[in-house]
Amino acid sequence: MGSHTDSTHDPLDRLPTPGSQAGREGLDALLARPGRAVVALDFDGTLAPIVPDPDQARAHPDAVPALTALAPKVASVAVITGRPAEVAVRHGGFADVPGLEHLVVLGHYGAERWDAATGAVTAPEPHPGVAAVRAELPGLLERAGAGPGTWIEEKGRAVAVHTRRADDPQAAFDALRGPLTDLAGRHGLIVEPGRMVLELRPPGMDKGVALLEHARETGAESVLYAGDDLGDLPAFDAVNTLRTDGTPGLLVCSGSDEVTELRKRADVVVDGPTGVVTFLRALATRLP
Ligand SMILES: O=P(O)(O)OC[C@H]1O[C@H](O[C@H]2O[C@H](CO)[C@@H](O)[C@H](O)[C@H]2O)[C@H](O)[C@@H](O)[C@@H]1O
Repeated sequence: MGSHTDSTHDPLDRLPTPGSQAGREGLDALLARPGRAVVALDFDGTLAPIVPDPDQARAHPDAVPALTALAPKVASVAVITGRPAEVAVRHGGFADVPGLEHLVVLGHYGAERWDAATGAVTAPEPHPGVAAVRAELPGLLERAGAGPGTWIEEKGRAVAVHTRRADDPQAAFDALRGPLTDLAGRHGLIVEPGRMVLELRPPGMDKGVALLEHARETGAESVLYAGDDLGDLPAFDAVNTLRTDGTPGLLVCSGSDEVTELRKRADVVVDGPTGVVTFLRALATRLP
């Protein structure tokens, strides 16, 4: 689909023109009635640049200023992430920010919810399969011959195996995908593949379900979703469902060389988190 850039505004505040009719309708609806619009954003790779150590990931320096400019003008801004909600809030610098008093962070693909208004996290009971997988995982990685650059991220309600720091990250990812899928299945979990990461997590929730629930709850009349990774595809599907049902939507891809699936389906493709925050700032500038 793709997009081209509107040259009628200040270069810093240019809004790209969506490459599809549905996307143009989504952006038009958002601009016409921002007070009924939901803006939902992924965290890693979308608001935060990808780095080798997840613990070192931070929101782009312009992300919070852009969200602060945008949030008071729309119905809701939500971050929908695979991270635990509390981790995304901390790494994003989202707590106690004037202008973000109504920010919502939906963590663990929507299983957890943090509200800026209360600072509280709500979450379901832990899935028992996670503890079982946690116990078996080191032995499985050893038997699979995983090298020292392959490591386990402890996420509380899930565990993730990262290969970005392996000698050959893609080969390590490919070699582990089958064994990890078997392990997850034996304990009632699913594997969520991402950018050089295979996460073993409970089924039953994804970013699409989370986005549809949030859109319904807020009475959204238009929805924008921006993401970069495979875990964002259900949210892209959700926007398409909303469009079919009469709620306009806009799909934004935070472009990278690692993942191409979203690029093909997006109405607007921007250059990673820098492009996303530039887009959000332009959007805020255009809104009354
Ligand atoms: O839904 P997201 O907000 O995109 O979170 C998905 C995963 O993000 C994290 O991993 C990714 O970012 C890391 C830091 O930049 C990077 O090192 C890693 O290669 C990426 O896959 C996070 O660590 C995972 O737990 C999330 O599932």
